[in-house]
Order: sequence, then C-alpha cells, then structure tokens
Amino acid sequence: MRVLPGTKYQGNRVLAVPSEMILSASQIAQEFRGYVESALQTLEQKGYLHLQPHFHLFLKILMEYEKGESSAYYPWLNSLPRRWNTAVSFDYFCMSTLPPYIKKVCQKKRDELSAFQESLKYFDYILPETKSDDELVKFAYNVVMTRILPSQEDHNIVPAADYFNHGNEANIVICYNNNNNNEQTTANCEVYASRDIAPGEALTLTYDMPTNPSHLLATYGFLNEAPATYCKLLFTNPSEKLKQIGYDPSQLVFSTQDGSISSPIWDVILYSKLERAPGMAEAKNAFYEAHMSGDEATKFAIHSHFQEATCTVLLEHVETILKEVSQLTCMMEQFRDEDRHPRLPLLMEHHAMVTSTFSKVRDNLRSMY
Ligand SMILES: C[S@@+](CC[C@H](N)C(=O)[O-])C[C@H]1O[C@@H](n2cnc3c(N)ncnc32)[C@H](O)[C@@H]1O
Repeated sequence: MRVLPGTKYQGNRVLAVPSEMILSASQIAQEFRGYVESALQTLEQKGYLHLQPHFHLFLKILMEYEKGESSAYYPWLNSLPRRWNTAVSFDYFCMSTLPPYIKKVCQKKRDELSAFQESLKYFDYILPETKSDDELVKFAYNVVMTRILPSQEDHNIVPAADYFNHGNEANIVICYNNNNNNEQTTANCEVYASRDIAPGEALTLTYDMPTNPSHLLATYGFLNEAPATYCKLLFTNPSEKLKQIGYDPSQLVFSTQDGSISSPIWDVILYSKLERAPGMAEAKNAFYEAHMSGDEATKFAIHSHFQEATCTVLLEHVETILKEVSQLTCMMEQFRDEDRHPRLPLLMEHHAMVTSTFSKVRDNLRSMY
C-alpha cells in the first residue's frame, strides 16, 4: 500500500489516529529484544528475515488476541474478518486449479506462513494452544499481510486507518506526522483526501501493484477490475541484464480493456531471445547499449529486424496460457462444489479475466502478421 513519507498533506483531513494506537513493527522489535532471537534465527534460516517487521507484528497480534477483552485492541481485533480468500486460505484442490504464474505467487505466500508458523515455535511468550491453532495462526498472518502499512522507516498496522479498500485510483493519502517532534515516539497517522470526494463515495487507497490482479488476489483475497494484468512470462534465473531491460511484473502488462501490449514486453522477449540464440552477441550487446542509453532509434531498428520472431514467441506464449487456463477452467466446472470449495467461483473469475485479456492479445498479435 502506498504511504506518503513526511509531513502534512494539502487536502482535507479525513482521519487521525494517535501514535498510541499504532502497532509499530520497530517498537515491537524493541519490546521483544532478548526474547525473540531464537524465533528470528529460524526465520532467517528459512530465508524470510526480510519479513522481520511482519513477523514482529504477527507475534503482537497473537499476544493481543490471547489477552481477549483485556487487550486495548480487542474491539478492533474483534471487528476483523475471520474468513479470507487469500492464497493461504486456498485448499489443495483450489491450488491445483491455478496456472503457473498465480500458483507461484500463491505458493510463495503459503511458504511465508509456514516459515512464520515454524519460527513461532521458538517464541516462548505465546501459549502452546495458540501456536497449535492453525486457524488462529493463519488469522494473525492474514491480518498482518492484508493490513500492514509501510511508512518511511517502519511498518505499521494502524487500527481504523486499515479499513480502506483498494481502488485503481486512490482518493486518499496516508501520512505520518510527529507533532511532538520526539524521534523516540511513533508518529501520529493522518489520512487526507487527495481530491474532492462525493458523499457516499468510498475512500480508497491503491494497494501495491494495481496492474497485477493475480498478486492482489493471492495477497489480499479479492479481484477487482484491474486496468492491466501481468503477461505471465516466467524466466528461471533471469540475468541481471534482462532485469535491467525490464523484466519486472509491474511493467510487463497487457491491457485488460483492449489487449494492448506494453513496450517492455517486446524488449524482454527480444533480449531473452538474443541472450539464448547462438551467434547473436553483437545484436544483443547493441540492443542492451541502446536500451541503457535511451537510444530509441537503434532499439526500433533491432526490433523491426526481429519482429516476426518476437511476435511468434509472444503468440506461442499467449496461446499456451489460454490452453492451460481453458483446461483448468474445465476441471473447475467439472468439480464445482461451492460448499466444499467456496473460493472456486473467485478463482474462476480470475481465470475468466485472464482468458478475456489474453484472447484480445492473441487477436492483436494475429493482426500483426
Ligand atoms: C486493509 S483491509 C481493507 C478494509 C476491509 N474492508 C476490511 O476492513 O477488512 C484489506 C481487505 O479488504 C478487502 N478489499 C480491499 N479492497 C477491496 C476491493 N477493491 N474489492 C474487494 N475487497 C477489497 C480484501 O478482503 C482485503 O484483504
């Protein structure tokens, strides 16, 4: 989710949350110092130390949950959903209906939860019955992952400022203001309108990667009308240079409206082809240099030379995805049982969005020959 660093914003203030209510990962880390090290070691061994702020918040949620009504956070915790559609909530059948890209994203989320659950075993200040309650542990993980707000130097959960839904165009901004000018305390959180908002209109934030509905579905458990979707190109061990050329899910997108293809897709397909094809070192280096120096004329000339080949690669990729998604959708329809698999309709909607977008892309590509 996007949060503005720094001070007061110019629009109207719609909400202020005092620092005392904010769950700050860095403050929790200080509070737990000396007690959490074994758990953090396990988190590190599992390769998830970068999620240390999330893990601290996860522990705090569980501790507050254990306090029940005596927790100051009880009314807020009690208001939170108990049922999610996030990747960690999918059953095995749902997982088996996913095409490779979203499956990979979902598996990553599930691995994170496993790492949190394993690390939790080494934190002694949470009851054994809490640790062994899979649903409660999943609840705490989902609360953190769907409600965390990164600030400039910290990661926070801000009760009441966590009720904003995602919109493709945000109409609010979240800021932190340390009115006390005391660097030791967490700043207050303030929410401002970024434009005029009509009565009844929802206040919305833009969560991360609005052009990646598969990522939003896996992390937050909803599907919205995204303007674009990731083209689902997957390279194992992409080179650094391929990344510099533009191998980045937020850039490699197809428009869901008209199936138009973002230009970094063409760059990445061409460069990856030149990287793999023998005898193409000269063209590959020339393309790389032109890309890095912003020499669009040279890039255009190299693209024109290889246009038919890159079109063919992309068309084959799009047709493969369409075939895979169609087979998986047939399987979903065959085994559709909403009592047993309540998240299937949402996943079918995801697959329908992919099919609609990729069909438009396929038509566009066919017209290029
Ligand atoms: C930070 S909360 C937002 C507030 C949410 N309404 C609530 O109080 O639970 C994030 C969750 O809200 C839901 N959500 C957010 N934006 C949404 C949207 N555009 N469409 C449907 N659900 C959305 C998802 O369940 C997501 O995990």
